[in-house]
Amino acid sequence: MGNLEARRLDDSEHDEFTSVFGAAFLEDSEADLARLRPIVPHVTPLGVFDDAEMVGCGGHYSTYMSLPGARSCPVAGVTLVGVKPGHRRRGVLTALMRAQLDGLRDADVPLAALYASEGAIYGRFGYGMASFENHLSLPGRVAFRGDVEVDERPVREIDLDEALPAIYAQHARAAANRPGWIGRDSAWRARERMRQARAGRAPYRCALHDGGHAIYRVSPDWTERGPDYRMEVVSLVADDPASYAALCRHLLDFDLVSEVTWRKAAIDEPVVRMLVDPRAAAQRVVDGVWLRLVDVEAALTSRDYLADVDVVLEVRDAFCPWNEGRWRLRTRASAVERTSEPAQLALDVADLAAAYLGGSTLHQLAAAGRVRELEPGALTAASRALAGDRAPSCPDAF
Ligand SMILES: CC(=O)SCCNC(=O)CCNC(=O)[C@H](O)C(C)(C)COP(=O)(O)OP(=O)(O)OC[C@H]1O[C@@H](n2cnc3c(N)ncnc32)[C@H](O)[C@@H]1OP(=O)(O)O
Repeated sequence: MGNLEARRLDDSEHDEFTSVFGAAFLEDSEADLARLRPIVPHVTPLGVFDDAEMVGCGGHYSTYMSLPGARSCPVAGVTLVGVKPGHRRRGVLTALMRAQLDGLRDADVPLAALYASEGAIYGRFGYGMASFENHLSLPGRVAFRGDVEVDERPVREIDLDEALPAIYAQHARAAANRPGWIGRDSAWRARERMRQARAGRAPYRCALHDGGHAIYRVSPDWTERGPDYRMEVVSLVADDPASYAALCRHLLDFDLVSEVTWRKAAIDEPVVRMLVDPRAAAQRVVDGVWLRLVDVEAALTSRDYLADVDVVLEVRDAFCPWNEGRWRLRTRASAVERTSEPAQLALDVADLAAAYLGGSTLHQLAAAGRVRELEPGALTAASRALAGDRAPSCPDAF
């Protein structure tokens, strides 16, 4: 391996970027590459070169993320990361992460977020597990409690592109109160098209209600007992509980469907609390979005806090040393500043990111030995302040 250089790519290098990513995921047939190409112009692409050869790639979408307290802030949605087989474990990803995080800092982007292909990759770069996915499975026609209000307005099946104006508006309204959701725009639509085009996948369908929508697909199957169709909910967005219940009922009551699965459900997904028999829901929780506080000061001032706290945090950040040191967080004054006062809590920047959306409390992290309380009482006070009132989630892949 010669000298590694990571740099921003220009438009003429998009095809090579696509080939490197295709090679990294072993999805490099012409059909695979044709499916990937339309999403590349939506990202800021970086390449890592070993002399003249591009051996690694990665990029980010420029979007925004909802934060606790109905706030939102710019976020880099990191994506399309890959290193060619034969060039791995020689620092190519590290060079890419270095260039990307330096560039985001220069561009004043306070947060970076990603879905990890494997859970052990990104912690070393300061990413923390900030939200969780609840892989939910429900039997078709499962019963709701009698006191669940179901909005009577109709749910219509509609072409997804025709529904886009409503989808964008409904999503923007719902996202305001859902920490972790990222913006929907033309890049989101391009990603969904790319996913939908994967060989052998059932087409996306859209169910639209005045108060929300669901995107889903159905794979038909038959057994000797009859139809055994499987429905996969891609995302469900609703303005209010009764519209949410109407969309859930629409999906759960589909003829022929015996099982409804939903991979990106939240860990506090309301449908589970609507069931007569909550055990009918099988749930498996896995990591969702990983978050990186590119700029600790800007990130901590961007969100709201549920309780007042005045606390000094000692933050370790080996990969982005500009964040290292003691920060005083005073939530009532919405102030975050460097301080030389004694630290009351010590933690790594990845653990601050894990608590940032309210996905883990500082108490939970301390119980795992990841946050140290240096002054009695500081842990409880800071843990309460950072906690959220809804579990962070993200209905969209990126
Ligand atoms: C946001 C997204 O797009 S996620 C998609 C990520 N891409 C993929 O999974 C595609 C297949 N895999 C790959 O392309 C590569 O193996 C990558 C991108 C995961 C890693 O790239 P590499 O260039 O090999 O990583 P690099 O050499 O910089 O490794 C840095 C460190 O991470 C560790 N590491 C790298 N990959 C992994 C892994 N999959 N699991 C655990 N540790 C890993 C290395 O061992 C190394 O540790 P060290 O510093 O203690 O020696």
